[in-house]
Amino acid sequence: MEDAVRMQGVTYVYVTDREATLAVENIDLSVRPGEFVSLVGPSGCGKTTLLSLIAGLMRPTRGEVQVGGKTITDPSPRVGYMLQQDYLFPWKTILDNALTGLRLMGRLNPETRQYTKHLLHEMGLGHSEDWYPQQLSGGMRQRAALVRTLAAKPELLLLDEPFSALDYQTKLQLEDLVSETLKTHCKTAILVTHDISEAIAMSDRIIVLDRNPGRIRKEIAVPDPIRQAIPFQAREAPGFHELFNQIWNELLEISGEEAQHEQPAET
Ligand SMILES: Nc1ncnc2c1ncn2[C@@H]1O[C@H](COP(=O)(O)OP(=O)(O)OP(=O)(O)O)[C@@H](O)[C@H]1O
Repeated sequence: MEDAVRMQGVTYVYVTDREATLAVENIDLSVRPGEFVSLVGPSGCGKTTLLSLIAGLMRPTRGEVQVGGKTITDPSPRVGYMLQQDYLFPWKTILDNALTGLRLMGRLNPETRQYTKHLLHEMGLGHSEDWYPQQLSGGMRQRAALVRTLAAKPELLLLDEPFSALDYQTKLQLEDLVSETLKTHCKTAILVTHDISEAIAMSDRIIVLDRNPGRIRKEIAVPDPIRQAIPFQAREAPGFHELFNQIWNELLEISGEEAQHEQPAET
């Protein structure tokens, strides 16, 4: 079967008037259809850069990014992108907000409208489709943003810290909801998060990235007992704490190695 995402030898350099920053270097990454992969690593290791490359918002300096076997050179409706901020328009109702992407793509018709309403219902927002964003809680707003993203039926969902601005209880509830929704709709997803527990609870596989430049340091398959549980219960599954410690130690090692490099040479 075709990979849902395939990155081969991907390097990206940000170039400004004053400097060039090598953000990620020589990334080889394949994601299978239906797989949920998380990217973790220290701040600045290139997680968002990788998502932007997969979303086609930027083109690699070297290498190639494919989604569903096709090279990505521009943003594509096949890829949905969900961010920490919901970017809902305050003057539009929740239903209108959820239809925004479809309208922009010229794909709004009775069938896609019905599907969007179905998604709102599935996300527990059926009764609030005529409300305005300011009448909604943070968790409800994020659910509306998720509906907007899913309404276009993307093959792939990119999630850039979508739960990090929410309170803890809402975050846990949304993790379960998103996980269940993605499974129901058989979506492939890539999540960027600083929360190790969240990465383990939601993923099939975790990629730990090094910094300066961003490179893949380790790929960890999440064991079945954790994968098969819903995210909330996964935290109690056998092996969860060992995996947490393994990733935590990996991140500590990265900071330790960086500190060593930064130490002044002895005279
Ligand atoms: N627009 C830009 N111009 C120049 N350099 C950039 C730009 N965006 C990111 N960078 C640099 O590229 C590197 C990777 O940044 P990126 O935002 O992808 O990391 P990240 O892992 O997502 O960070 P964080 O966890 O803090 O969100 C960093 O060194 C950053 O300073």
